[in-house]
Amino acid sequence: MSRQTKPMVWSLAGLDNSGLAGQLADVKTIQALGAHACSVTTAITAQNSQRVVAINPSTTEQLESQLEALRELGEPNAIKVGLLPSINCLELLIDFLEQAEKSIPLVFDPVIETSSGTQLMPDEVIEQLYKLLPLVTVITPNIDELARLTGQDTKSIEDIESQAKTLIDWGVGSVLVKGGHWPSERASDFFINRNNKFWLHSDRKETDNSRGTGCVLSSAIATSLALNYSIEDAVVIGKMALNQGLRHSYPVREQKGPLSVKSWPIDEQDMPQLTKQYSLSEYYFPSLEKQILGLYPVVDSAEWLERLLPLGITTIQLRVKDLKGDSLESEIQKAVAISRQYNARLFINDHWQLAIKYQAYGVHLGQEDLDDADLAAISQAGLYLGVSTHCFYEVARAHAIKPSYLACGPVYHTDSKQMPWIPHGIENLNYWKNLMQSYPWVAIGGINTDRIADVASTGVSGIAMISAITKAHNPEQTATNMMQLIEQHRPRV
Ligand SMILES: Cc1ncc(COP(=O)(O)OP(=O)(O)O)c(N)n1
Ligand SMILES: Cc1nc(C(=O)O)sc1CCOP(=O)(O)O
Ligand SMILES: [Mg+2]
Repeated sequence: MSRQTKPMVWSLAGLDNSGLAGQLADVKTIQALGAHACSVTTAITAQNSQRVVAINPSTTEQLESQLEALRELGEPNAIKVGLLPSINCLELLIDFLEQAEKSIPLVFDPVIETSSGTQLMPDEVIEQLYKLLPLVTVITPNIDELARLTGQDTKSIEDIESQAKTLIDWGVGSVLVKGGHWPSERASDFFINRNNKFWLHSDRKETDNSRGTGCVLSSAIATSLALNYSIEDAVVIGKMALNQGLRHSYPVREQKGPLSVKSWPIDEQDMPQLTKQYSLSEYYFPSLEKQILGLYPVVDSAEWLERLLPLGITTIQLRVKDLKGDSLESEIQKAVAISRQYNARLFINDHWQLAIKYQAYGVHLGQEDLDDADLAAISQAGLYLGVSTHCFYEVARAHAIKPSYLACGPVYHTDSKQMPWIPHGIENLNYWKNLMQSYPWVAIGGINTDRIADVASTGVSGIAMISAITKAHNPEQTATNMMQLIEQHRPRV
């Protein structure tokens, strides 16, 4: 018997007895994503795909007893809140949250109306919602709900951004505005909190069976928070679960049916594209296709290229952090000349303008570098592009750019760069490589002679490292051994 404990997620929501939306959709989603679902049923709604027959709010006694029973099980790791059908229900929830021992991540899907137009949340509750907002980790209104909550018309992209900001000013932690009903080519959602704002874009899925989309999204976000993902990662995972659910949606008795989330995200087609502005620019970076990058030393001077390229290394990065002006430029110019002599792929780290000027093979950029880089200029100059990623948010951002390769790090602990990330290990490296299969992957962080066989066995295209080569007693011998180990252990296709 497995002793593994699963995080616990509560769905505090209305029961839709046709199983299309509401609490049943929440429970199925939470379970599919690997948490344990508990329920506090706020109302029993009698409905089917055509109409709402009745909404029966739970009594105060029914709500209190459900909360009491669950409280005895221990506080949840996250709560998804859906339909709040009465003031009593709202107040009991607020009391519970205020008395909780620790702050509980709370995702609020403010279901005001059904898609057929029946009002579910009474006006008096909507008017009192301001009391709940400061306790909300993330709220997920659609455009109509955003307009109703802020009391403003939502007519433009600027309106979406400014009204979402209003909710932040009212005390909500983060806002994700669902753009599913917005008349645009893609389904684009807007995220904002006090530190960040971005858009998540996905192609629209052709299906009539889209009942319960908001329930799936919000409960997937709650589950990701319960699994300790950051809020930015949780909304990306939520959108992936939604896209997967839409792909597996099905009709019920030939009528509009529900989404169906089967598992943790495992398919690249569900990954949204993340942009800082609403528009999604198309870039064309050259493809590495079947070229294997192999051992990929990351070095800080052109002199290292002179030492390493004669060994047969085909990919190398110049990562200069301590030079500026003429000395930086001349280092890059020298490195490009040496790489040409050996016909090697030279990526320049950070300094994309000089990489373009001297026509290096490619550029490597981290996520912060992406804020300032002119990607159109790099792409027009025909340079290859590699982008660092560490989490779902960063992979979704890189996916919007479609670089020539994605880097995954740190695979192991590294002393060469301070970062807030827990090392991925081989298991997560495999996950990323299998998830985003259309990209070549480069592994980086703490890789050395003892670990390189395990990394090579994952089938990544490139294996990047700094210290294992540059701090080795005999760098040339170490690099030669590592190239042999990669050759022995990489999977044959
Ligand atoms: C192959 C490879 N992967 C990751 C990095 C790190 O890039 P970045 O996040 O921009 O950090 P700095 O290297 O600039 O400190 C890399 N350079 N190469
Ligand atoms: C520069 C860098 N970027 C990383 C990332 O995870 O993005 S790890 C890293 C340092 C790699 O050095 P070493 O091989 O000495 O561990
Ligand atoms: Mg950088």
